[in-house]
Amino acid sequence: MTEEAPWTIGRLLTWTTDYFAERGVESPRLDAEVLLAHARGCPRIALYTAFEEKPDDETRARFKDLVRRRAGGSPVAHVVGYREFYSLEMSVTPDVLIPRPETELLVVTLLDRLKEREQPEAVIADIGTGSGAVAVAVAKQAPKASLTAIDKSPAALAVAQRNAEKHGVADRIRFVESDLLGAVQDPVRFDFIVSNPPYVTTNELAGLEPEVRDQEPRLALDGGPEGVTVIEPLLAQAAGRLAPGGGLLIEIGPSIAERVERLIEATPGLGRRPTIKDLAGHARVVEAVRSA
Ligand SMILES: C[S@@+](CC[C@H](N)C(=O)[O-])C[C@H]1O[C@@H](n2cnc3c(N)ncnc32)[C@H](O)[C@@H]1O
Repeated sequence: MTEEAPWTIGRLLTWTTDYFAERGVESPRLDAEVLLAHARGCPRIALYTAFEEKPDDETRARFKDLVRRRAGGSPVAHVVGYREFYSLEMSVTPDVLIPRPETELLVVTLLDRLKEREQPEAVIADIGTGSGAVAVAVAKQAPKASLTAIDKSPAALAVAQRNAEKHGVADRIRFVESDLLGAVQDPVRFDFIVSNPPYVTTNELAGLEPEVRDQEPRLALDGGPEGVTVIEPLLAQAAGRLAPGGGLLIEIGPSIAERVERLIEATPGLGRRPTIKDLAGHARVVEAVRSA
């Protein structure tokens, strides 16, 4: 009779990866690693040098519970309560969109513009801040900038406030519950307005993975029949609230890029700049500048 192989970290990862793959989990190995690192209380990278180690019973019990919840359809970020964004751990709950890697391009572009225009002390609005991912990452990288982070959802703002505190930037981000800039009186003008608004079209929404469609807030995703229900009024408001020469950066999905470009061109006071593509070559961030 052969003795069963011990449950080492390597074996737990292999078994769980296969189990997730059978259940149609999109990134089975990555999810297995994130959950085991969380159960073990270590960074994911630390698993790579511990494949032969046998986790204690408590760690294994914690891991088993996390695996069960993930296999039951909860997004891995909800199971562990955070998602990494711009190398920062952002707390997430079902009240906020789980920050996506694509959105890092919005942050990178804004930081580039701050440098190019030599405006380290810029006054910035982040509209639809959700978990606060964009505002917090920008505040971390631009230590003299001040931000107003806006959301229609008070529950999302509470998560964003927590993330700002966790990363030590709460003193430079003001959180405001508002429909776009409607309830934001002060400041009157911004040097930059950035936004990752809801931009999924009604048709696209129906075809999204249930894990996204059913477990992330509709308010964060639903851009209406053409995907521009929030973007259209946002353009008009931004044109009136940017300082002359101020910049507007909006994340979009490739399917609505042309439509948004035409809308920018039709907005008095805004001059459109070339759309920025992501690493996959998809149109991802539209840009405009407020004419003087
Ligand atoms: C796509 S999520 C982006 C969240 C976060 N900025 C990120 O990139 O991960 C869009 C956010 O916009 C908010 N939102 C939707 N409509 C809004 C409106 N009219 N005014 C303010 N916020 C709005 C939603 O509550 C949601 O938090």
